[in-house]
Amino acid sequence: MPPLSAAPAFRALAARVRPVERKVGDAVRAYLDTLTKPPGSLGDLEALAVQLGEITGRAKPEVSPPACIVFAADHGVAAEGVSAFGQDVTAQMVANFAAGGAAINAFAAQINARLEVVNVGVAGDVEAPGVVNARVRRGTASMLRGPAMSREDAAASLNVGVDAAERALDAGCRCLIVGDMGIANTTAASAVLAVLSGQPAARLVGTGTGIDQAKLAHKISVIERAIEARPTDAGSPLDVLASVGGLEIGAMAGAYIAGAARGVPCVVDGFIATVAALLADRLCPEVRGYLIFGHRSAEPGHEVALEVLHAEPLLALGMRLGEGTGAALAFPLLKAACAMLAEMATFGDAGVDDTRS
Ligand SMILES: O=C(O)c1ccc[n+]([C@@H]2O[C@H](COP(=O)([O-])O)[C@@H](O)[C@H]2O)c1
Ligand SMILES: Cc1cc2nc[nH]c2cc1C
Repeated sequence: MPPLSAAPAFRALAARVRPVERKVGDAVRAYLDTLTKPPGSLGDLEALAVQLGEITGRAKPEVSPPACIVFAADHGVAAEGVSAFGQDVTAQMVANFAAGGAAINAFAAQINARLEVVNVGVAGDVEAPGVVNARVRRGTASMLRGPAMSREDAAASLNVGVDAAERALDAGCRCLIVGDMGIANTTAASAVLAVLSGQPAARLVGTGTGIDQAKLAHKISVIERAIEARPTDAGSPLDVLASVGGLEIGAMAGAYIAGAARGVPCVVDGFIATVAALLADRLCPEVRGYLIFGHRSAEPGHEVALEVLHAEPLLALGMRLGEGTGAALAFPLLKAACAMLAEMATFGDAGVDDTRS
């Protein structure tokens, strides 16, 4: 069965993702060496400028205004006692996002981002004005008892992400910052990563919101038993998402693919976001060139997911919050890379000797 047979429209979108423009990247690289600085002296910011050139196809890329999109959903596996918090916190935090009180509200405001919160699968009732209701179902089922969701629901979650990304891009946003909120989603993300990477759960699983060592051992065992009970073909990402994944994980993957299809940079947040990025990469490998990794999460599986994607994040702040916060904090570096290309003088312009010649 082809991986996306449940979603022909989505497959058409994925087929529209073009390889990033390496030639524009080469031109940016050459131009950087004409600017008034020793060659390479702006370090990783130079590599970032090259990547932004490749993604946007422009020698003078622009990334403002950015969009922050937070996808919220619940996980049936929360009932197995794998998180430090109860499932109700997902709906409560959605209300907090709507009221402007969460970390992502503060960080999105700092970068003048368009912030949208999307309910893709919160279990409880969400009474929060401004939250987009795109609920596919009220949370997933516990992966320990059966598949987390059907293939159709998994495909629907991808489409929720596509629609949200397209709303942001239609509103004029030039960069996507995608985040997650979902109690127990480190369990789902670890399980997806275990299947996709072939690594043992014990190497990937961490304490998430802050569980103790006994709960950590139980969390590992839950994931191992779920994977053992339902062996899933790692070559079929939609099946992996349906078997052990989550609705917000699917939505994030869909958003990355939609962003790539429209030629905009997508800034990836922490562990859950990177697992969603890996799913997007497996669904549509051209997406990888459009992904910029914002920060290194404290969750141990993040390291593995980054290795698999050959990714090096911009920041390492020991954060493990989610919501898109690490990606939002990295955004000013994208702006700085653009400003470097747009505003710096060349050796010729400024009359500074280029002693290399
Ligand atoms: O993004 C990360 O790296 C990250 C690491 C640990 C926890 N989180 C957030 O914490 C919640 C999941 O943690 P848990 O312990 O309930 O699985 C969920 O709302 C995530 O956004 C996020
Ligand atoms: C309070 C709280 C806020 C969060 N934001 C993202 N995940 C979260 C988990 C908890 C528990």
